[in-house]
Amino acid sequence: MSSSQTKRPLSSAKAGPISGDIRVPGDKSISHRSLMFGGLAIGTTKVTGLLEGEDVLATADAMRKLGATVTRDDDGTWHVTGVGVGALREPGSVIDMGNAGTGIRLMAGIVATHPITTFFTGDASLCKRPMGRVADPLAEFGAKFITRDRGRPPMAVIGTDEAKPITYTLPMASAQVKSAVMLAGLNTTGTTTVIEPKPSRDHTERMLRHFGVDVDVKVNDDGGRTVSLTGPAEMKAADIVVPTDPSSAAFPLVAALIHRDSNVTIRDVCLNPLRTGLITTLIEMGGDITITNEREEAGETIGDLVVTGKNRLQGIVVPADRAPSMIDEYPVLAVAAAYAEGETRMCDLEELRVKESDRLAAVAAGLEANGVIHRIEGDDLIVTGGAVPGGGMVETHLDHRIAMSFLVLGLGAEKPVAVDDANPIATSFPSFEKLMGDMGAKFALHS
Ligand SMILES: O=C(O)C1=C[C@@H](OP(=O)(O)O)[C@@H](O)[C@H](O)C1
Ligand SMILES: C=C(OP(=O)(O)O)C(=O)O
Repeated sequence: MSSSQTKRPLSSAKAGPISGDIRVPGDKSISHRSLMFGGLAIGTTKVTGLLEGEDVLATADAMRKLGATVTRDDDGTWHVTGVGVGALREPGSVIDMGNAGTGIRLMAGIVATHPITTFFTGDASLCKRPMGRVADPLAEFGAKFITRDRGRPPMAVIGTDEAKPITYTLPMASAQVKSAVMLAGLNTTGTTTVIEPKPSRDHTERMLRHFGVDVDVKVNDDGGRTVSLTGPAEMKAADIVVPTDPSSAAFPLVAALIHRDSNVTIRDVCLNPLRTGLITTLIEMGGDITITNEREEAGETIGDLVVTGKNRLQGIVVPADRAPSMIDEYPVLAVAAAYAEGETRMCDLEELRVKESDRLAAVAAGLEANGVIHRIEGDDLIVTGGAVPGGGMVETHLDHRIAMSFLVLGLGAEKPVAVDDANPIATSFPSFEKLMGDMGAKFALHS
């Protein structure tokens, strides 16, 4: 989103039950990858269910600037005609990735092993985020990076045409870093290997296979994974049906759990086991959530979520090793915890500090402003649940998940909860207000 856009303060007020049978928009991770991989493949890839949020639209523009043809039919079907691995053309202008960390980091991997120079920028949030985590391994392939402020965008990537394959052990659980390295490996002669000590979402591995790339995945003795592919790879166009986004489903899910008469069905949700940490956690907390209609589509597990608010949530300890499977869901889990009985401890949230905002600080500030008892111990967040006073104004810091989480908090609070800017919601869930409003949520522009 544009950082210069006027802020749009919005508040939410105590609502009755949340009820409906809904589809949230397409999965953001899968949407980004379908455009990138379609643009690298030979032939035309048809994508249905694409998330038409600002982050993904920035990726569509980026792939166009690199030579792919990306079009949209009136019915929302997208077509991507690729140029083939190795054949991207040098963009004639700066690529603006907006608010999208996934966009800029995966794109950096793709261009790093093409003999072109690419300039990336983004909004005020993206320009604070660390790129060294991708620049360091990509430099080992032979690419060069110019960044500002010790690794922040704007960032120039000077790609190499003599890429050397690497073996890289991830210093943190990150699907973005893993993917950037794998994507650089596509146009590198030889075998590129990524060792991840803790498994992170594997959409890249699954979708590369769908496009005909031989990706080898081994589960290591310590539970981590070793992922490798051999380049130069040839990718063949392959149609994609994007499942709906579990990270967006999280908001109606938690909203339903905080009112005892709520009853919501959320359709066609991506249930990749490396994305379902929040569902596991909410069920452990006593939430009445049932998965129905489970099936496989285009290499991903999909199903419907049926949730009611009949059970009061109970505080639990959320283990550190679950973090990668629910990394974007902690802000809204903190909201669920605010309504639970007792204490919820969320362990090892260090990675939250480098998202669209410092989410640990932003969540703590939002809870504080609304009278929710909480504390931070090291990288753990501990929330004590009960009645939520509300009445506070929450700073969103250009972070969609902070905005949506605190609007959900307001649905059960004694006094309305306001967020200073609802615009960032358009990055991942443009229909959030309408969809939640149709189910009974109460939002109002805040003056
Ligand atoms: O690969 C992806 O699509 C994503 C990976 C995660 O980031 P990290 O790799 O930084 O954990 C997640 O937070 C982001 O929303 C999407
Ligand atoms: C962290 C997120 O996205 P990204 O890193 O792509 O900006 C998110 O959507 O919560």
